[in-house]
Amino acid sequence: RKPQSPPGPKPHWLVGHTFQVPQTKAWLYFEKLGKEFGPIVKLSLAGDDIVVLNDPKDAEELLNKRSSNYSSRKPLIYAGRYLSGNKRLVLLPYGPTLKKQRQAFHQMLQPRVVGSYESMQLLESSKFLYDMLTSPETAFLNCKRFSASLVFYLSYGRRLSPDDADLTEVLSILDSFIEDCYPGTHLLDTFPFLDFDYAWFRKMFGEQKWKEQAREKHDREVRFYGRLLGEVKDRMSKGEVVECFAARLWEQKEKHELDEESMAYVAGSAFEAGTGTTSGSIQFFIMAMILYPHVLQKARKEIDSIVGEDSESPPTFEHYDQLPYCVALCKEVFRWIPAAPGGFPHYSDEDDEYQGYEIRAKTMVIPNIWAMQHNEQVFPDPKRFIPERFLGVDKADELTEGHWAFGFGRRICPGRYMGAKSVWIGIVQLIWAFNIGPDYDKDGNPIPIDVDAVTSGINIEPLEFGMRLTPRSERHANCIRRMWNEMQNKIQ
Ligand code: HEM
Repeated sequence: RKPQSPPGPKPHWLVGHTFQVPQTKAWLYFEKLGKEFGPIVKLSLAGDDIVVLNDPKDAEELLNKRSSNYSSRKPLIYAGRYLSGNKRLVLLPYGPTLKKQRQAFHQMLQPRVVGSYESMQLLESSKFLYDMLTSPETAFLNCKRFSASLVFYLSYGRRLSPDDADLTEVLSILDSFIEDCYPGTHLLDTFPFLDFDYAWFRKMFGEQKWKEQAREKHDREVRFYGRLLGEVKDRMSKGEVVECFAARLWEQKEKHELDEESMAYVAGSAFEAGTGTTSGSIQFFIMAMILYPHVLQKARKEIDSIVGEDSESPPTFEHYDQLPYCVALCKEVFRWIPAAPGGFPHYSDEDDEYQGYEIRAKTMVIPNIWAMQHNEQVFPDPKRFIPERFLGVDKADELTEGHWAFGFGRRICPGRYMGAKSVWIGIVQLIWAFNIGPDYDKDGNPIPIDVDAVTSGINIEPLEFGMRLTPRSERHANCIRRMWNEMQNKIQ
């Protein structure tokens, strides 16, 4: 039989489903369609074919097993070509440039080497606890600072400047980049003919406004990431041993065949892709602990039984194997509200046929991670936070297994081993050190938390909610102060 188009809602004759797909939390709409039409759903957005995969089996077949066809990204004219100069890893089409950039990433972030970042993770985690102790009112920002510092250290081999200037700049670059990628933000991604370059047009009207703006943003990014990369080179040329991503890139410049602008973007990509996802996961963890206090108690009991109830220091990576419940808890954080719930759209290169369905070349294939991780058959009672579901199963001790929060196939998150360990160390140390509870209104009632109140974008974070983090005891508070003092002495 001739392959059929996958099912989906009736499109508008002119604009397809453009106005049916909501601008925010599209993953919930896609999940609903999955329940109505079956796990594979087809939509059309302003001329683009979109296939949504709501079942992990289909995602694994297409994005993992047939990855040679499903590992590209839709070319974005504004964000990809003009803003990123076709050098930003996350937007690169499948091909030699992507392979070179991913290879550089792999070298720095494969499981064999991520162990060497543990001391840096412990350093930043002790600062994180200290910030939560001394500035609990900025808890959200503390999470962000923790994750940004980690990836910054990994990329550039030094701590973020204490005045937060680099952090402010990267967060602003990131916010603007995410907005520029969002479907519908730039008309020319829907109507590519708007990207023209006629001398007569320029002469009469000047450069198109959007093009000028994209180039300005590009220059700002190249200046910022280029400066950070250049600083590492300077330190190396003074004979300093610098252990970081940027240093490896300088050492292996010829091998990776990357020009300096690409190197600046590669190191910057780690910073960009690793910050919001790691901090979002920790913020969702705090939310879960407020809503499910018995989970916090159970995890703390496990930790106390291993490090000792009167311990003067929190658990570290050496306790990992003895804390299976805390490992399961961390995996449940990745499953319960994944930091990138709608996945990152893959893009097909050639026509394909799957289960009697036709998937044409240049189709955006969206792995709906949210629906996969809220499938009742795989995860009963999916809305509830239940770490026990990850106990006693295959690969229970691996943080990145048993869920799909890190994506698929050849585009799977290259920072997943490090990112998962950062989240784990951050949360087990918080559990050890703090009581985590809701905030209260003036009448003494706990302020309810809305789990659905999240930011929109490719990766999400909860909107700020009230919380109270108080040290478990004066002993714990003293220990946090002492640890950060000791760490500071080590750095100096
Ligand atoms: C809890 C933390 C993290 C989560 C949940 C997460 C999740 C994801 C997801 C879902 C994708 C898209 C995969 C796909 O297209 O199928 C992705 C891509 C990516 N991630 Fe992560 N990530 C995390 C941390 C990190 C860290 C720490 C780094 C870097 C140090 C990083 C670097 C990247 C890069 C560069 C990409 C783009 C890969 C490509 O397009 O080929 N991520 N991540």
